[in-house]
Amino acid sequence: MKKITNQILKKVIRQRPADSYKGTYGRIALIGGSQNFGGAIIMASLAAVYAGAGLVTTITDPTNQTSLHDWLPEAMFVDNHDFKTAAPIIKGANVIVIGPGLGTDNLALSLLTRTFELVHENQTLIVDGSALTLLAHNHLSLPKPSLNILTPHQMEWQRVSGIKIADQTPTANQKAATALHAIVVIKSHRTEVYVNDTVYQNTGGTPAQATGGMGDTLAGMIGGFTAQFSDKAKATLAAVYTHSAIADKLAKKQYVVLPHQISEALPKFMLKNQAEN
Ligand SMILES: NC(=O)C1=CN([C@@H]2O[C@H](COP(=O)(O)OP(=O)(O)OC[C@H]3O[C@@H](n4cnc5c(N)ncnc54)[C@H](OP(=O)(O)O)[C@@H]3O)[C@@H](O)[C@H]2O)[C@@H](O)CC1
Ligand SMILES: Nc1ncnc2c1ncn2[C@@H]1O[C@H](COP(=O)(O)OP(=O)(O)O)[C@@H](O)[C@H]1O
Ligand SMILES: [Mg+2]
Repeated sequence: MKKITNQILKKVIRQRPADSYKGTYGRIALIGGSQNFGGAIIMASLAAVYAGAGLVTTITDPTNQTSLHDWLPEAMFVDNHDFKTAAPIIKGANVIVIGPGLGTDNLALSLLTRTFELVHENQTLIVDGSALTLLAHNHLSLPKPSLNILTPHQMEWQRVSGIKIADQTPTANQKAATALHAIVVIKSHRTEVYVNDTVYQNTGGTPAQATGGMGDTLAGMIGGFTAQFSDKAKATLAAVYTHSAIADKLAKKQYVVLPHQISEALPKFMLKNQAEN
């Protein structure tokens, strides 16, 4: 098992070239946020924008539009009932994040299956939250052309892999991750990332992070990092490390760390830890 340390940051976060523009840093579509779980997709979208994604569109229930724009005027909005408008956004994205607050009703299942049908090569698909539960309960297959990144907590991983939490050893997890042909980020107090034959373990993280929305934020960050940085596996490792490193720093001065505070700290953290050209 390899450790994820601060060494990953400068391998991934680069100084921005002067002649770049928003298109250089990727288009992300984030799909989720039912009427009850709007906060989840707002937190994921916030993380994607603050991590530096060039263009972000949030496909969500219309009841979330005002709150989304209150938090994040940078994000574009598409009504999740209007798949005719959503489809070209999904097809045109470099990265798709699906699942934070998506819920598990029929509309959620339809959004998931139609998104799986649309995704193509050169896209990164991040499957989180309710999308993992739907994937497991409906025995769906992951799309083949895209690079797929799964971000389950331990119960979601139990649902997807069939491995009970007590039996989630690196050997068992690796076998299941390999069978899925996906990068798998198994979240816990010491998150593990499964990439091909290698298991990585994060070295940071604090119980001050144990707040609803913390994983939604990580999903958006992985989206923002993979949209901008070319090595998608390393970008995932850097996002996992950054998420906990910011939390550890904030936790020195506060008892709990709120998910949106991690997002708000991202621009300064990334500037401080970038590799200079
Ligand atoms: N503000 C918002 O809009 C928010 C919206 N959210 C959205 O809600 C949706 C549902 O996601 P979810 O994770 O809340 O529920 P679910 O998938 O049923 O898992 C919980 C079950 O698993 C168990 N469990 C065991 N180990 C565990 C572990 N390590 N980590 C976590 N759970 C663990 C746990 O056991 P228990 O705590 O009961 O002992 C319980 O039985 C999803 O779309 C998400 O994005 C949330 O992000 C919150 C903020
Ligand atoms: N005790 C802890 N130590 C370190 N990290 C934690 C701890 N508790 C939770 N986290 C982190 O918080 C996130 C929780 O993700 P998840 O359960 O999907 O939250 P949500 O769905 O509510 O956004 C993960 O990144 C996990 O690593
Ligand atoms: Mg979650």
